[in-house]
Amino acid sequence: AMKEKNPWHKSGIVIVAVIAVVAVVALVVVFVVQNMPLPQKYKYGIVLDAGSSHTTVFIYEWPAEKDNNTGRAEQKHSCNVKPGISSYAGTPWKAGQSLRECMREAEKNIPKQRHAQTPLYLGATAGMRLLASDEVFRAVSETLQTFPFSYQGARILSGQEEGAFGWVTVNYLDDRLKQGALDLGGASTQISFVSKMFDGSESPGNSVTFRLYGNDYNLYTHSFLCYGKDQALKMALSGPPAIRDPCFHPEYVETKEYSKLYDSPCVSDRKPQGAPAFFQHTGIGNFQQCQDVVRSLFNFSQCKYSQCSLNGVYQPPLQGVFGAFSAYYYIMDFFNLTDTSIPLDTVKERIARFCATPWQQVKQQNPGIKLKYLVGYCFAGTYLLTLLTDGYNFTSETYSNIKFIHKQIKGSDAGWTLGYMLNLTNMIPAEAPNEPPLPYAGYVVIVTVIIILLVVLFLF
Ligand SMILES: O=P(O)(O)OP(=O)(O)OP(=O)(O)OC[C@H]1O[C@@H](n2cnc3c(O)ncnc32)[C@H](O)[C@@H]1O
Ligand SMILES: [Ca+2]
Repeated sequence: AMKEKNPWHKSGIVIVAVIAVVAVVALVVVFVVQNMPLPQKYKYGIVLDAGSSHTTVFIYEWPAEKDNNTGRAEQKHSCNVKPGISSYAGTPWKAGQSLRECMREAEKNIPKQRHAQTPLYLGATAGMRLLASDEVFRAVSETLQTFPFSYQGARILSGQEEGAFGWVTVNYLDDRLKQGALDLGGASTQISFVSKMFDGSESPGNSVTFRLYGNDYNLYTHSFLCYGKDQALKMALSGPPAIRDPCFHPEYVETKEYSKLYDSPCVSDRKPQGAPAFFQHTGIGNFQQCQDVVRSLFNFSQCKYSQCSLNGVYQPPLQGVFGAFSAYYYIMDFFNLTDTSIPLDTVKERIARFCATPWQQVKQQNPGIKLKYLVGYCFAGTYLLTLLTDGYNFTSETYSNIKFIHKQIKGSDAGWTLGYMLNLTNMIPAEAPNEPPLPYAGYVVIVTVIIILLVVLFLF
């Protein structure tokens, strides 16, 4: 009778083993389903941003079977060409040639079997708005058509499109909160935001509507042609010859060609009679006086709306946070002032101190910075601050609502190109992103319970 073992002992082990196996299998299944591998196949789109100072080739990538889905196109690669195509007015064919190298790079970055179905767009902004040269466009189109992509044409964006697509990009990449967009280019500058006080009725020309992530937006947007930082500098410089310039450092002296100052439609009508061929450009480095010069570029004398920014342009009250990119970022990054919790007065002081620093010293203290940019940061910093405060009406209180950004989340550049492509490929997400198979809390609870069960079983 003693050789009969306790039957409960053996079957108990079996039961525990079975439960443990089931638990492990369940754990694996839940884990695999939740973290399904990304699809291996991608689709691509190429957008060329033909700005006034550069052309950048952007390659975007998104999972192939999900192109109508949400929040998924990302920047895969970018390649920059300087100068911009509008610099080739005299030699249009060179505008085309200048893009070859970056386009070859695009060929290498996109799998061959996808080339033929990859749409290729070129959008030109303020530089070409000012130049309006068909020859340059023809040359650029001819070059782009020699590449194996699906060429969709080259065109000039309206200022309204430029502002609105910049807003779409910023809000597509970061869908948590609706933010405004501030873009400071070389030849124009854009401001775009949603305001409770704006329904489009007061100024229909500033109104764009979008459906994004399940909400309809009535966007206020305006583009100021000639108020990018390079054209604004031309306007500021077009004073009398031998100017003592408060926007340049003390000890800065340079002989410049007078005609170069007036070679754009933004300033051509300011050219004085009988001006000399050359002039001495002399800096005196004074922030206050430089700010006065910048203010003189803004016209505040008339406004036929309830409220204006500058030059009689309607602007509703500012609302919410703003992503500020392109030159906004380059300038503030140089000054180490991208952190907007730094009070506006401190920002002003730092820029004022920089302007007052003699040019030789500035060069010594910034050996790694390209001179062509370094020489311009005093003006650029002053211009940026004056545009934000006097122009757009940001105050010491609202200044911290601005976020100076360059790369958005996941490494996509802030700018109009992504929004432009999403729009042309009907990929602007009308609805909020799909949820994963399990809500995150449910996933965590299930995994936790199973792990606790396993631990208990093993202890047993
Ligand atoms: O939008 P548009 O007006 O067509 O012009 P863009 O597209 O060429 O303008 P960007 O935003 O690329 O650049 C804005 C300005 O910033 C300048 N810039 C670019 N990199 C810079 C840097 O590192 N430091 C200072 N300025 C820079 C550039 O030369 C322009 O004057
Ligand atoms: Ca631009």
